[in-house]
Amino acid sequence: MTSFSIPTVDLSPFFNEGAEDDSKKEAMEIIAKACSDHGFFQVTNHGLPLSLMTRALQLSKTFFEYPSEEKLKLSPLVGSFLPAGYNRQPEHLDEKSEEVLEEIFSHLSKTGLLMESIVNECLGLPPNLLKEYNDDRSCDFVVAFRYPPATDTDDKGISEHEDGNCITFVFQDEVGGLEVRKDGEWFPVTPTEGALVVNLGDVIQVLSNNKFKSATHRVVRQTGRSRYSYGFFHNLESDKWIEPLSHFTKEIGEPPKYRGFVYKEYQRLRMRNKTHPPTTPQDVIHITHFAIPT
Ligand SMILES: O=C(O)CCC(=O)C(=O)O
Ligand SMILES: [Fe+2]
Repeated sequence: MTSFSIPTVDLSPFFNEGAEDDSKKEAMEIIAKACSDHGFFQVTNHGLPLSLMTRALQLSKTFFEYPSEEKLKLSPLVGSFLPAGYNRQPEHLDEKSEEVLEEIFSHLSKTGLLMESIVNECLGLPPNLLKEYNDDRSCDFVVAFRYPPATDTDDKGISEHEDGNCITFVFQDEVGGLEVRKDGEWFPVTPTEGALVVNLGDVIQVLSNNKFKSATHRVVRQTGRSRYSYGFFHNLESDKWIEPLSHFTKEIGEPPKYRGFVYKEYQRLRMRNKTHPPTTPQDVIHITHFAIPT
């Protein structure tokens, strides 16, 4: 098996007004290459304090270890946009966990905007184009994940997929199991304390007319231990129209690789994949559903 590690980029120059342009340029080159190769990289000094990441993972472990009957009392809110999960916590955890989630959200929504502006620049788009296009942060969300240990017959955590949103951040505990596909092979994303894994989603792939890739990834459950992780989804408002930007089509004489669609139509199809799983993997709806045949 070939070895490959996703690149790690230090974001501190972007938080430091006086930073040399060279250090930003170097970081952007690595990010641009990762985005056009496979859509996956890691960042450090990203604005989310290590102490908060550690606290959040610990809190998640405590919560998920509660007996199911406790957790089941806390059913999802009716009509909630998200498909499932525990929307509320046991009372004595409630305040603490809400506070931690809010803190994570507040840090990562800033990092999301920063990353969006970096992607904007890496794509060579006019300044703030993505920010102005995607100007509603109310659709962003955080999810806490728990993956039980693999059994003899089942090690599936999350099967192979691409994220539908714009940009995803993940931080994971030391157990491991997140894998990325590159050139048809699966590579582990080795846990690095304090690092945030970044992957691009389908929205960026469509807007950039495939210049940047929506990362194909999965989670394989490990033996002996549960794995905990958090995901932050820098998302897009459901009514937004998505189509390849003219910068990557008309202006450079390239045909669009996707037809335009309203984001909620894609969200509905993706939700259907979950609620009515197709019997064969080929029938699962991916972004290719909107691809224009060549
Ligand atoms: O838990 C992880 O590491 C990744 C989760 C993921 O890929 C997703 O929710 O889309
Ligand atoms: Fe994902």
